Order: sequence, then C-alpha cells, then structure tokens
Amino acid sequence: MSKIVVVGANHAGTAAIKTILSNHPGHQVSVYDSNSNISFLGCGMALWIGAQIDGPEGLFYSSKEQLESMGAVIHMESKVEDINFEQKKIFARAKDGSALEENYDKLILATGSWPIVPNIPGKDLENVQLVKLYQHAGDVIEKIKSPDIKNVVVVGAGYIGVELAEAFQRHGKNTTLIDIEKTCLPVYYDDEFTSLMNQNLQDHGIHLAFGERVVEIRGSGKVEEVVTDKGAYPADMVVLCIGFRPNTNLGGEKVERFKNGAYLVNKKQETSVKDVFAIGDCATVYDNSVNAPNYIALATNAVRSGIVAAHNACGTEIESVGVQGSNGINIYDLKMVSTGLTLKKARSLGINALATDFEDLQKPEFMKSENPPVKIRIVYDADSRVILGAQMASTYDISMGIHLFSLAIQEKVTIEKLALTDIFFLPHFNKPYNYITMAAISAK
Ligand SMILES: Cc1cc2nc3c(=O)[nH]c(=O)nc-3n(C[C@H](O)[C@H](O)[C@H](O)COP(=O)(O)OP(=O)(O)OC[C@H]3O[C@@H](n4cnc5c(N)ncnc54)[C@H](O)[C@@H]3O)c2cc1C
Ligand SMILES: NC(=O)c1ccc[n+]([C@@H]2O[C@H](COP(=O)([O-])OP(=O)(O)OC[C@H]3O[C@@H](n4cnc5c(N)ncnc54)[C@H](O)[C@@H]3O)[C@@H](O)[C@H]2O)c1
Repeated sequence: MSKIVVVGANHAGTAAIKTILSNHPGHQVSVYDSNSNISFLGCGMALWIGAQIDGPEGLFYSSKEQLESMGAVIHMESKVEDINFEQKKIFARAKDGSALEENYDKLILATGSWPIVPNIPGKDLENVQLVKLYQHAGDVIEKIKSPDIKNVVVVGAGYIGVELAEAFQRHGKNTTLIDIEKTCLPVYYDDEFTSLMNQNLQDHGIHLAFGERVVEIRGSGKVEEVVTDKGAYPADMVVLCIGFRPNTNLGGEKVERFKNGAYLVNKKQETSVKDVFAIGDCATVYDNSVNAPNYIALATNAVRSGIVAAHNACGTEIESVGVQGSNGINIYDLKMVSTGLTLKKARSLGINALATDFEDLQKPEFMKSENPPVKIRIVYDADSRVILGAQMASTYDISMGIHLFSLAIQEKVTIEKLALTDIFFLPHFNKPYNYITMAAISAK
C-alpha cells in the first residue's frame, strides 16, 4: 500500500480523495489545502449575489470532517510551498506558521486556478473585486448591501461575467459589462447565438461595452470609474472576470507544461514526472474535438480527472475518455448550451468545417403546453463528416440535448449517422421531425 499526498482539496482534489478512500482501502491519504473551506460551488456565487438562492449553505458538498471520517489526514490553511521531486517530499507551511514536510509514494496536484488580473493602473483600488473563493462572494455580498454601490462594472463577458452581470442587475445595480471581444461568450458560441444573449442582457437593462479594452481603473482610494480605449464608465465596484490561469508554480522547471502554463498530462492524468499526477484546473484535458490536449477549466472536468487520477495512483489503470468542453448557461431564463468547437473556432484551426442550422418549436403546434422555439447549430467536418460541435438556445430546458452531441463528438459520429439516429417522438416532448434530425438531414 502507498502514501498518497494530495495538494488541493477543492472539486478535483475532493473527487480524487473520495475515490481513493472508497475504492482502494489501505492507502494512506494526506491532504494539504491553503484555504479554510472545501468544495465551494463557484457557480452558486451569482445565484447568491442575485438573491436567486437564500444563502451559501447549500453551496458546499464536502468538508474536512467528512474526508477525515473516510480516513484522510487533512491539513487545512496549510500551503505547500515547495516539492522535491527527486526525494519525493513536499514542504508546507501550517496556519500557525510552522513548517511541515511529508514524503509521498504518489503525488496528486490539484492546485486549481486563479483569476487573471490585468496589469492596469488602479487594479488594487478598493472595491475592485475578484470572484473565485467563497470569501470573495461573501465580501461582494456584504459590500453591495450599501446604497453607495450604485454602479457595478463587470470586466469580462465570459461565463462568470455574464452570470454576475445578471446577478448585479437583479440586485438593482446599474450594471455595465465590458469585453475585449465584440460579443459575450465568444469562446463557446458563434455570433448567431451570442447575439441572442446580448439582446437578452440589453433587454434587462445591462449596458454592454464590447470590443473595448480596459486601460485604467480610476479612483482615489475607492474605485470611481473604468476607462477603456473607447470610453469611461462610472463604477462604485469593479469585478474582474477575464479568465483563469492555472496554479502550477509548484512544478518549477521539473514538470512539463502546456502553452498556458497548465501541467501537461496524459489520459491517466500522469505528468512528465514519475508518480506525479495533476487534475482539475491546474492541468490540461484531452479535448476530443481537436484530438489534442487543451485547457478547459470546468468543475465537471475537475471531478472526472480526479476520479481517473485516483484509480491510476492506486494501481488500477484507467484512461480518461476525453472531454469536449460541454457547458451551459441560463440568464433571465434564456438557456444556452454548447459542446465542442464553434464554427468560428473550427475554421480558425484550419478545419474545412460547415454548420447546419435549424429553428423550430419544441413540440407540435397543436400542443397547448409551454412550447417555445429552439435554435440549434451542428458543426461538422465537411471532409470526414464527423460532428465537431453543437450549440442550442431556447427558453425551454434543452440541456439534455447537448449531452447527445457530447457523446457524438467523443465517439466521432458523422452527421449522416446522426440524421438516422433513433430519437423518439411524443407530442408532449417533441415533433416527429425534431430539430436535431432536421438539422442533420439538411446538412450539406
Ligand atoms: C464564479 C465561478 C463560477 C463557476 N461556475 C461553474 C459552473 O457553473 N460549471 C462548471 O463546470 N465550472 C464552473 N466554474 C469553474 C470551477 O469552479 C472550476 O473549474 C473548479 O473550481 C476547478 O476545481 P479544482 O479543484 O481543479 O481547482 P480550484 O477550485 O481552483 O481548487 C484548487 C484548490 O487548491 C488549493 N491550493 C492551491 N495551491 C495550493 C498550495 N500551494 N497548497 C495547498 N493548497 C493549494 C486551493 O486553496 C483550492 O482549494 C466556476 C468558477 C467560478 C469562479
Ligand atoms: N456555466 C458554466 O459552465 C461556467 C460558469 C462560470 C465559469 N465557468 C468556467 O470558469 C472558467 C472561468 O470563467 P471566466 O468567465 O472567467 O472565463 P471565460 O474564459 O469564460 O471568459 C473570459 C472573458 O474575458 C474576456 N477577456 C479576456 N481578457 C480581457 C480583457 N483584458 N478585457 C476585457 N475582457 C477580456 C474574454 O474575451 C472572455 O469573454 C471558464 O473555464 C468557464 O468555462 C463555467
């Protein structure tokens, strides 16, 4: 039996710890995490700020006590500061400042990510906020109770930025959403879909400032305005949501990196250093839509990579089946889901990609129950015919539909095969010629 040290106990680390202790009894698991809490669901932050949930209680699904009850030794508020990969030893600093060190047989790095902070004047002014940790959410929640916080500027209109813009507007704040790209959610959707979300945000009073670069945050002590290359926006609070960078300083020169600094891992989550695994936001994933390693920071990827690493660290060889970056968002009841490559992204990679689009009601026109329109796009390789990506949008809950496309990309299903795939019909649910079949049938 071996001693497994896990650095980081949030979504990825917790998944690895639980998998080891539930499936491989006898291994010793020692955990270090620099934070004071475990398993905070970041996605709950916007719901909490926007008062769509009553409070943070339900946003945790594990704890130090739970992991200890399973047999783990947990060192919270203890930061690992160095690793000697030759001696297989980690060096940490405990909450009281004392030095800790521990040998390992296998090491699992689950050190996650941290929000990117643009190097601009004013980034350290009071009320310039990051939103990653539970503590950050609590800080924002406390501050926006003040009527002095009237104008909130959110920088970055990716998933976090769009969700937070809705939250602040729901909280009655004058909200401006800035992005360097010409639309929101540029990573996950083509313009035909992001235009729906842009309109949705504007319809709810959120001011959009897209295609603008933030050059300075102004104020004396407290933030007062955000200046971009195209304008200036009053701000009593600024929230920075321009993406994550992986926390991989512990790897030093020893552990091979991906182009953005994430630990480069294989399908067993093994790094370039023997007996060292990396999982979650600090590591790459195998992206089936490009057949190569990629960086896609999602809790869903963190959990699955933790499971895979745990089994391999305990001697049971399994491989990740890869991911396609499936994701979803629900803003003022507009639901959008996507997986794989957008048409824009596929073409930027030099793929001879095409898209087949279709729009229809969810159910037959004769149905009296809720029956909104659904918009779908399927992206596929014009040469191999293999499905590369899909996007869907509706006020109807279409979330189950994107899982079909996630599996289709994973299994390299062609658009022709999808056109003949068994999809049931019942007027309560859909149409005989449903929009998935129709989009696939009309592919060029
Ligand atoms: C506001 C917000 C909303 C989100 N919404 C979603 C969503 O809806 N769906 C989704 O799939 N994903 C979502 N995400 C992304 C998701 O939260 C991350 O992908 C996930 O947290 C990654 O988990 P992780 O364990 O790999 O890393 P992290 O959550 O970053 O955890 C890393 C852990 O390592 C610890 N650590 C780091 N360095 C050290 C060290 N040297 N020593 C000891 N401990 C260390 C940290 O304290 C932390 O506990 C959201 C993120 C945010 C911020
Ligand atoms: N529903 C979900 O699945 C969900 C929800 C929240 C977060 N997440 C994940 O968490 C991670 C972090 O989310 P995020 O929203 O921070 O990142 P993101 O990559 O989704 O969005 C970052 C946005 O910031 C913009 N940007 C980058 N640099 C900028 C600059 N200097 N000025 C202005 N805009 C700039 C980008 O164009 C992009 O639109 C992502 O991996 C995301 O997928 C997922």
